[in-house]
Amino acid sequence: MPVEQQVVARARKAFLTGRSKALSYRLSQLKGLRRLITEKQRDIADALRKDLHKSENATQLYEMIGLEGEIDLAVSHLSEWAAPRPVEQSLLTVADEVYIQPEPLGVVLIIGAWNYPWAVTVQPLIGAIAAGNAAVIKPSEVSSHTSKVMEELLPLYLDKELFPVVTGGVVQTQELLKQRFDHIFYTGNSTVGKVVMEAAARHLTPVTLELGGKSPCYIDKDCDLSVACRRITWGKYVNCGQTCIAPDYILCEPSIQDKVVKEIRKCIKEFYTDDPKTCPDYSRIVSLRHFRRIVALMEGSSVAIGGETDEAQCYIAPTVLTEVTSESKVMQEEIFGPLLPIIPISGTDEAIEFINKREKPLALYVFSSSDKMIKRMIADTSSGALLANDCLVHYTLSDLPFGGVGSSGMGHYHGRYTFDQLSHLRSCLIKKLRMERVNQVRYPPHTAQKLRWARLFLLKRVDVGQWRRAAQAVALVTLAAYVVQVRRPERFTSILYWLGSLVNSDLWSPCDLR
Ligand SMILES: NC(=O)c1ccc[n+]([C@@H]2O[C@H](COP(=O)([O-])OP(=O)(O)OC[C@H]3O[C@@H](n4cnc5c(N)ncnc54)[C@H](O)[C@@H]3O)[C@@H](O)[C@H]2O)c1
Ligand SMILES: CCCCCCCCCC=O
Repeated sequence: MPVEQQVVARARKAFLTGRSKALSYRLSQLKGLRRLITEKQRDIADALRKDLHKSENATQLYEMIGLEGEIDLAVSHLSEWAAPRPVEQSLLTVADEVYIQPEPLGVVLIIGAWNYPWAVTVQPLIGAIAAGNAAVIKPSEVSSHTSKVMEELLPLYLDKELFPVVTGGVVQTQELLKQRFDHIFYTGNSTVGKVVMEAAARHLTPVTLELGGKSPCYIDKDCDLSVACRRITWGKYVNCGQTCIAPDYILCEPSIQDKVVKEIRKCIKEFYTDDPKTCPDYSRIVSLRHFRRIVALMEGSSVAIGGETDEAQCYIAPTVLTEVTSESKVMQEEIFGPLLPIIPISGTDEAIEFINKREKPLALYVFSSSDKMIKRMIADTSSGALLANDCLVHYTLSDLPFGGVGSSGMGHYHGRYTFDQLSHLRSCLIKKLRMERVNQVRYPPHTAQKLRWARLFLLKRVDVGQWRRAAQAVALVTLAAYVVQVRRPERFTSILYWLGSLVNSDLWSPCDLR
């Protein structure tokens, strides 16, 4: 039996013991993960330096702080997320208990990418643990040092039967994909995304696909260009452009292009010095294959800034390309590297048309001082996320669902969204066997009169929680009135009057049968 099959079988067996379901167990695993991040910072940072030339501070800023925040959020909200969720009811079910019970899906497969390997592999894991699942973790073989560190460290802090790590490349991933999972959470490119989805279909396994694509960045001429270019320079060149939500290309009017180039040049110097190659904050391309792919994308465009390369170090300087058209090589695929093409357009209308002609992006960036223009972009385009006047930071908010649409992916995560994505939201309705007369309206023989009642019973929506609160309030006031009647009978009439006004208040409107 292949080792991957054995690992999955062990994870399922461990899941079936039921131990991952107890909230106390989930919390202990989440706290273990939190300890790993704190205690093994050095090993994590060393591996990422070897994989991508990331500095220790960058590793903290771009990967670890986010994970800490997500773990803390899950720990503090777990009992609320996992609790039954009451719902609005109809009159037909008003006497029943009706709620949504989140339950674990089972065994989840998490396939990570290499560019922010801890963030994109461990963040789904946090949700998988919080939701009570087992998870098989497959880090990317491309960030090989990090993959090794994950393989060594995760079992020291987590239940190794429930959360095993499988390392290896395409062969191992494909063997894993033959197994039956209850959910597959994949982060990576869309070509492999299709392979994953096809494999999942064989078992009818649901998938979350966190993919990429070309995220446009429109700069309106009505905006503070120096601030805009600073934020764009940061968003583009961090991690050497190897960021799923990096602005892929700029759209702007020809009248502001020179100023944009000038401002970006200034910011590159400010962030990475005159010689980015020697700057500890400037990363490297992850592999020779990607290096050659990115270098080839420059062909046919003019280099306005940068363009220097060093194959021995997989170094590509922060680069801006001009004289770029839709047909240019650099516009045929996601760049995922430090090249920033500028495409001239005549204004907002053309920018919207340009964006809408292409696949729906993971992120869409708009820089403008006009709220109206920003709202128009939101209304007239579609993307996984839209961020106005900044880059990347939407990723840091756990309350915003993170994910793509169309070819940039399906499903979303972060914060409670990860918990819900990796849970089954089970509908529960618990009736008593009494009050059978109410049900006559739905039993044959069907008559016009029954239909009239059915209409009322089915269509009248009732917030049972509100009813309960109102009933509690009435009970409290009644008790108070009773006490007052005994002790201060002269105030009894005014309390009764107040009680009456409460009963006639809006609280009762949802169930008003008139
Ligand atoms: N949406 C997001 O959150 C997000 C985050 C990071 C990266 N990305 C996207 O990921 C892409 C870059 O990552 P990548 O795809 O180069 O990463 P990658 O090459 O590491 O592949 C991702 C995973 O797929 C597996 N894999 C690769 N080829 C396979 C095959 N033929 N069959 C089965 N499994 C296979 C790998 O083992 C790896 O674990 C970019 O498009 C980027 O935008 C998206
Ligand atoms: C402080 C800003 C953090 C941004 C992190 C971006 C991570 C993107 C993951 C996908 O590639």
